Amino acid sequence: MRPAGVSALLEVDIERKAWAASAGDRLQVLENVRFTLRHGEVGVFFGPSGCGKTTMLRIIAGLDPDYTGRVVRPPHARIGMVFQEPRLLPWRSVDDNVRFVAPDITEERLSALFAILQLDRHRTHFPGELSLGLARRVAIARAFAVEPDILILDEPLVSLDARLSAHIRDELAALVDSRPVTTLLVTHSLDEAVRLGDRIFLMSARPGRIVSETFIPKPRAARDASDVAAIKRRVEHEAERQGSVAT
Ligand SMILES: Nc1ncnc2c1ncn2[C@@H]1O[C@H](COP(=O)(O)OP(=O)(O)OP(=O)(O)O)[C@@H](O)[C@H]1O
Repeated sequence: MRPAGVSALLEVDIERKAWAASAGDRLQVLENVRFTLRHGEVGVFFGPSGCGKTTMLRIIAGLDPDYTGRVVRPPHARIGMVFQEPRLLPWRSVDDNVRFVAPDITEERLSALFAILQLDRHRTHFPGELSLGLARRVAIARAFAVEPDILILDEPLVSLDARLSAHIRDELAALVDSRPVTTLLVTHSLDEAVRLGDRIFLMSARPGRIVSETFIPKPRAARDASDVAAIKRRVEHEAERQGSVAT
């Protein structure tokens, strides 16, 4: 287990990120995005469409080095990612999609993952045979299979119906609580944010920056409906105050 201390922190300080736009212009996307997550904390990012959330996640994952600032990940951190599109290998079964990224995974651990995500009956199926909800679960299984130190979830429940998304949200909470992993979650659902997050970061319109941070001290599993409603009101109030509308 990683000892507590500075090395377990994820420290993000993105001073500037711009994309090349048409006619040689630069589109300023992120500005002074600064935050820290401790080992095992779930940070949720909530902000208007186009404010740079996916761009930020890609920088934090190390997929985009073209920015000004610095991201300090725990040394040798393994990263698991789930995108809006499940991005499975179509010619491999569910089982093999997961084994492909985690060849050393034990059968016991794989079975446990599939059990939590209710994929047991689908292990031999191919991605083309899966509904979007099932494909998302496989993508989540794959991200957890690598035993990540940092888990990056970019709207993993978007465009699922409310019941299914609530179900997978609870599965995600169970996975995160079964093995602490520093998690960054982007969502447009405030409900998802307050049920899953330890810290909720509100972002401004582009260029995205963090305008407020709400810490939720009560553990996820202990939050009841009235806690969730109260935290939602707090975040909504803060969003109104900051003029940050997450749509
Ligand atoms: N590869 C790229 N080249 C040029 N511009 C880009 C590129 N990727 C993203 N952008 C632009 O950067 C801005 C931020 O995009 P990004 O996807 O990071 O926002 P987002 O907050 O994740 O949006 P959403 O909530 O709608 O998913 C958008 O205006 C987008 O068009």
